[in-house]
Amino acid sequence: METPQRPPTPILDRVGSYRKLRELSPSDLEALCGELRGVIQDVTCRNGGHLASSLGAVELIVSLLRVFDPGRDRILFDVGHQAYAYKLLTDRRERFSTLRRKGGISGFPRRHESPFDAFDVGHSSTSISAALGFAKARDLKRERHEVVAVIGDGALLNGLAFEGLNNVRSAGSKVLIVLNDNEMSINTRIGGMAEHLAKLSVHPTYRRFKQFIKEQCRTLRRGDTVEEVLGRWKTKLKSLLLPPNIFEEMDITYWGPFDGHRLDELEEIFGLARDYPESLLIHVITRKGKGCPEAEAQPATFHGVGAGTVLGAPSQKKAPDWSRVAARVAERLAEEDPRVVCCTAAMKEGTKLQEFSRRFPHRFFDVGISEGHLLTFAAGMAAGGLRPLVCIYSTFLQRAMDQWVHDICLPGLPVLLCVDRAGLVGEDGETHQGLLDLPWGRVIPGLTFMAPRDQADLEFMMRGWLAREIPGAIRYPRGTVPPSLYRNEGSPLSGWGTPETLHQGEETCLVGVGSTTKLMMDALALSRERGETLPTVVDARFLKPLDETFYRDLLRTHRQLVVAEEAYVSGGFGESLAAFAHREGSPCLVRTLGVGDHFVAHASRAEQWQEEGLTPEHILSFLHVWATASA
Ligand SMILES: Cc1ncc(C[n+]2csc(CCOP(=O)(O)OP(=O)(O)O)c2C)c(N)n1
Ligand SMILES: CC(=O)[C@@H](O)[C@H](O)COP(=O)(O)O
Ligand SMILES: [Mg+2]
Repeated sequence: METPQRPPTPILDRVGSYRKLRELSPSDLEALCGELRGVIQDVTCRNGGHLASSLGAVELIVSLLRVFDPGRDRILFDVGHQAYAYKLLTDRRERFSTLRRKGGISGFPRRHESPFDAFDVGHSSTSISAALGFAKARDLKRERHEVVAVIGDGALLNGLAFEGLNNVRSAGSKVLIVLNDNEMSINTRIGGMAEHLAKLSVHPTYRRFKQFIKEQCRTLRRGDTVEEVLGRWKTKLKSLLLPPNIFEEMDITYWGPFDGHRLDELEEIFGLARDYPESLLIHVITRKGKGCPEAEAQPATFHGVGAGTVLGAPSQKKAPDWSRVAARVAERLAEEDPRVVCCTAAMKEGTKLQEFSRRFPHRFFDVGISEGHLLTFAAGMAAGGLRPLVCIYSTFLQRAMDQWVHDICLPGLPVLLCVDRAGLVGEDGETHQGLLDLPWGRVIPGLTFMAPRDQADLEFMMRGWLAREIPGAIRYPRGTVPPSLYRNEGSPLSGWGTPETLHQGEETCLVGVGSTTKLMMDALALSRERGETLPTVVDARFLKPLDETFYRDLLRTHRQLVVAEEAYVSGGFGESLAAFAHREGSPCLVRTLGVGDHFVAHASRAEQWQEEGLTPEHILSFLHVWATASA
């Protein structure tokens, strides 16, 4: 196949970075935006990444960089998946082709990557709180610079963003909140606030308001006090009989809506905002995927693209992945049991629930980016007699720990968490790794926590949960799932709550946890190839509660257990076995392989497994350490 040509970038070559943006004519600026889009599209399709959101924010970023100085002012992107143009214009152009690759630049803003990245992001809705923090630090240190939070309409609907908004007036430190409204989260945004934004977007009175903003800013420069200007502001608002506006009601001055693709309009408004003495929310309307016909037509599909995407090419048929299989089982359960409902927090595409939502529109709930609400909502439904399945990424479940403990497990409610992307996630990197659900979930009383190795066990576990009145969680990783792994045709699955012995060996027992079961079997194959004493291999299946009878026997019959898990070792399943061995007074050594005490940067999932020592060779080296120690 021919390698696509790199798009030409004469103006970007000439300006190099944000520093010379102010020298460009309006027509050159327009052309620059086209060039930035070309590079973003080219690299994102090659490496994978967040295409549609980044394409939609190009003019917004160019205008911000013409008005604000990113070396002095602080520009904070919410989620950070829309900031590719910012990376290109803040001294990362040369490295941009390494986006999301091992050792390359991150797909999200990172403080250690660039002094222009004010705040680390990846999870949504942090920008307003962080901006208020920066502004407070500035004021206490008597510094002078602007703090700008750029937040999407999807991220704004989250509780954390509301907590930030609620604090704007009382914090008393100026922040500028730029609301980048493209009427989309990953999918169509939903909810009451979404409706409200839609009303504000089309209200012509607010558009006419721009002239008034300009006049007010001019009088302010002539020396009127802030109080005088704000007084006139409120009087004018009343006289305009504007529709209700939640931001104004919260005492945050609202400007907008503005066309987020008109450079002149954006630059003028940002200039006025910079000189304005108070906090502001500036509402700009953009189009997700702008400039790329495929992404404009299907913004949800092109929110994130995989490496090697060819725009316009028919989509390849892929092997079934864990999300798709869990969603299909959920459909079968919903067909059989009217109490079964399914919910997600803005991740319908990622968790492959499109078909469920189409088939059971009244039993499917997407609550938007609100993980805390999602779990308590599910708890309420369970208490009310339904059987909710919550499909949630491990990394975003971090947002809802208290709800998991306090609202689901404490009252013992029958909610099943389908914990997707549990483990190393690859190119999204540190912020998105699913490494904490296991150590955190393992210590919650009352929870039944499971990790299947194949489709057959996933379905068995989902069905088993439904047959019982218990809080449950099933963790599975990113990627494809085999229909059946290490099973003899026709033989029944292992029972509820019990581990499964896949090979009876001696001295050492390798214990796999879901995704690492195959790794343990690969280690067995390698040790057979090497002619070594063969270990036992066990698939743990149930992480909690522990099948004490089974593990007591395992400890009695082996000298060493080696556990591998796709999670932090600290606090993980291996540690629960080690603690059990200790309680039992067993001399059997328990060692764990998994992720060490560090954040795991972006790279492919395979590279991350390698880096963390999740390889058959490394596992066998553990066996040798023991053999040497006991010789
Ligand atoms: C806490 C959290 N939940 C879910 C996500 C996944 N996610 C990333 S971007 C996104 C949509 C954000 O919508 P918006 O803020 O409007 O940005 P847009 O992509 O439309 O530019 C979602 C749900 C996340 N990053 N963080
Ligand atoms: C920015 C963000 O949080 C999501 O878009 C995330 O990157 C999706 O990850 P998957 O590609 O695993 O669905
Ligand atoms: Mg949006």
